Amino acid sequence: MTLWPGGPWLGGTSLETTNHWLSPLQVPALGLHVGGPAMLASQKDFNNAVSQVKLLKEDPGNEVKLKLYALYKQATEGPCNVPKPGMLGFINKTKWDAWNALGSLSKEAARQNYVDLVSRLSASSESPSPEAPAADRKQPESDSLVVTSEDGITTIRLNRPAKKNALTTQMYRDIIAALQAASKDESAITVLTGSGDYYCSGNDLTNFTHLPAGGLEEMARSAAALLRDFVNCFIDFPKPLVAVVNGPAVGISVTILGLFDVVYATDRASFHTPFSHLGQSPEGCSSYTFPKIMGSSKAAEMLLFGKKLTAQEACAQGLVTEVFPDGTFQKEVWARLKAYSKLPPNAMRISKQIIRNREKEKLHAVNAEESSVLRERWQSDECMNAIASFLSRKVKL
Ligand SMILES: CCCCCCCCCCC/C=C/C(=O)SCCNC(=O)CCNC(=O)[C@H](O)C(C)(C)COP(=O)(O)OP(=O)(O)OC[C@H]1O[C@@H](n2cnc3c(N)ncnc32)[C@H](O)[C@@H]1OP(=O)(O)O
Repeated sequence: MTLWPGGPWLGGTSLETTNHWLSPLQVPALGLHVGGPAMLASQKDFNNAVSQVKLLKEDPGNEVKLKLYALYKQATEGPCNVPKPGMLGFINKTKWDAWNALGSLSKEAARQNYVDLVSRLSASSESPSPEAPAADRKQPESDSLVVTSEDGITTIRLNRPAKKNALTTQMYRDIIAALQAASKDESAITVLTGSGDYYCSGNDLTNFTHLPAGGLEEMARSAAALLRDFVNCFIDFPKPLVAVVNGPAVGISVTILGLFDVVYATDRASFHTPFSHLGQSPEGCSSYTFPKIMGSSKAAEMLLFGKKLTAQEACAQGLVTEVFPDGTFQKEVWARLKAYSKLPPNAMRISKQIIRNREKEKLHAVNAEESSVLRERWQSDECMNAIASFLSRKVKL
């Protein structure tokens, strides 16, 4: 059975509009133009903006695409005039909600807002990416990632606690940018951690509901390319990289731990890689690093059977460096990291190079292979059905 063309996925419904897809979002954040007609864009400006969207060099992310979708519908059809989709059509419901949230905004004002938004997107996709020092650091596109630098430590914090810090497409991109900036900034150490009770629940499974114009094959291709770039940044990261695992970790947030230099975990953390349950296969170089770290049979139990490890078990297997009582976790770990960050940074970089460099070529090859296998997996019925089950709330890990 193939779920993509129907059911909860985008495509093949009356709400579909080419190039305007979705993601949950609060449209009031739009800052909509409701001003007088003298300022408003012409139909020609609007048509140009519609063409311009297709030429954007960078994917603007799902939230922006949803804004574009809603404004496009409002500009071309006026206020939302179709029945609200049922609960199962959650993607169409999200789109419907965004359109409906525009209320009675006039077609002309929607047209203007669309043109303004496209013009901002075009400007930002054309500006060169700054190689900024820490103080001028380009902030992530989304609030779901917070990057700070203090006491010689750059901290990249996953900040989506209501969704257990699940990684959206934009967050992958923002983490790539944050790692690239951190590799050049003044800090000695870089830390990845999470906000709230979870470290990270892995890939946001709704990432796979955003079918682009090229369909499932194109979605799998672009997801594999993003995954490969994302993991490459961890392989190549030149400074000490520390994971401060503040709670349970799932999926890709676990697999990439093999590419960190040090992993500190609260005793509340757990480590879960349920790839078979999801019809998927390992990534983050874990098919190579896990057997090396813990031996092939322990790795197989995690990666094939999805065995969840406690923090203590993960420490005993060598995946975690040290476990701390939850009550003192933050205090103890940050005190330790502050002390380490005072060590000579060049010595730490060079030592890391010696430890890691001879493995790099191998890790890049493993990453390429894992990404390409996943590209196929994401198009399989096993995977689609597993994701659909989670999204329809039938299954939780
Ligand atoms: C086209 C481009 C696409 C690009 C994509 C890039 C691709 C790279 C992908 C690399 C491969 C990665 C693989 C993985 O990471 S596999 C692991 C995936 N993760 C999961 O399967 C976890 C799913 N979540 C759960 O099972 C439970 O939520 C969990 C056990 C984590 C927590 O349960 P709990 O009961 O404590 O909390 P809730 O379920 O109520 O969660 C709160 C809300 O958060 C939402 N949530 C949590 N995790 C995810 C997730 N991974 N994806 C989406 N949403 C998630 C959950 O639905 C709740 O939302 P609501 O409050 O709205 O109900």
